[in-house]
Amino acid sequence: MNLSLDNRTYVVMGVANKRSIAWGIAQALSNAGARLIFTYAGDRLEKNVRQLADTLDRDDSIILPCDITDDEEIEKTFATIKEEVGVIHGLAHCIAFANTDELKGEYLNTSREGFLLAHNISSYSLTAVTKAARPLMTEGGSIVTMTYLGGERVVQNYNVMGVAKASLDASVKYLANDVGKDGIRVNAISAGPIRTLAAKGISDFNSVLKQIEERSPLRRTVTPEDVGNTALFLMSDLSSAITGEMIHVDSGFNTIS
Ligand SMILES: COc1ccc(Cn2cnc3cc4c(cc32)CCCC4)cc1C
Repeated sequence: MNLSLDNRTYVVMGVANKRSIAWGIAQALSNAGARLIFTYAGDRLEKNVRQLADTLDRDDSIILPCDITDDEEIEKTFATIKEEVGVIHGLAHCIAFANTDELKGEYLNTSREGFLLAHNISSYSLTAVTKAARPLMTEGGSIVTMTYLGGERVVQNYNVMGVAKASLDASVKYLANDVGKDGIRVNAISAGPIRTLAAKGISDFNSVLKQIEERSPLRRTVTPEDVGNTALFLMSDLSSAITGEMIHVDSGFNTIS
């Protein structure tokens, strides 16, 4: 039992650029010996993802488009993955979206459209990709998604993203229950706020980061590498009896009031 991922293949969904959490996860899995399949949404990202994948010290990465709001595209993408590699050993789901103009002010001003959009992309997509990946995970495996404290308790401004993350967190437990019999584990990493492209549109994100630096037990913000280390643990056999779980990778911030 160790952290090696030699001879294993993982799908990493959500790399946008070198600051992406998904890229921190990809680097950790690749350094542990994994072969990676990257999916991205939107043609403009393909170049970024290809350039990043080329920096890994292996040349067998696969890069595919996948708009996770389109069930047919998900089916097509996983049919291609099945053709290319046959078996996968896990999946990292690092996808979320909401209208950033609804990530400020009062939650009750959330529009029906904004609510459905945030839940469709940030929560239902995990269920959809788990359903598509399950048939390819014939040797068992591990699915990891990204969540945030705002789904467990009120974090000012996180608003509809928090409600979507609460839905994602519950989905992790129900999915874990469904696929556990296939030897597939499903867990969430609750990361502290990280300055990524997603966070660009967040008003006053600096004060969110400053709070972590000044008040978290470890007195420091979290990096994509920190998240990658925990993702490697969750993808490896060292977490063999952990499923339906959430691990906070947040410098301990969730433990203080
Ligand atoms: C305290 O508020 C916050 C604390 C952390 C964050 C960072 N963050 C965590 N999950 C996110 C999902 C999205 C965005 C930012 C996200 C932006 C694009 C949509 C998806 C955002 C806010 C608002």
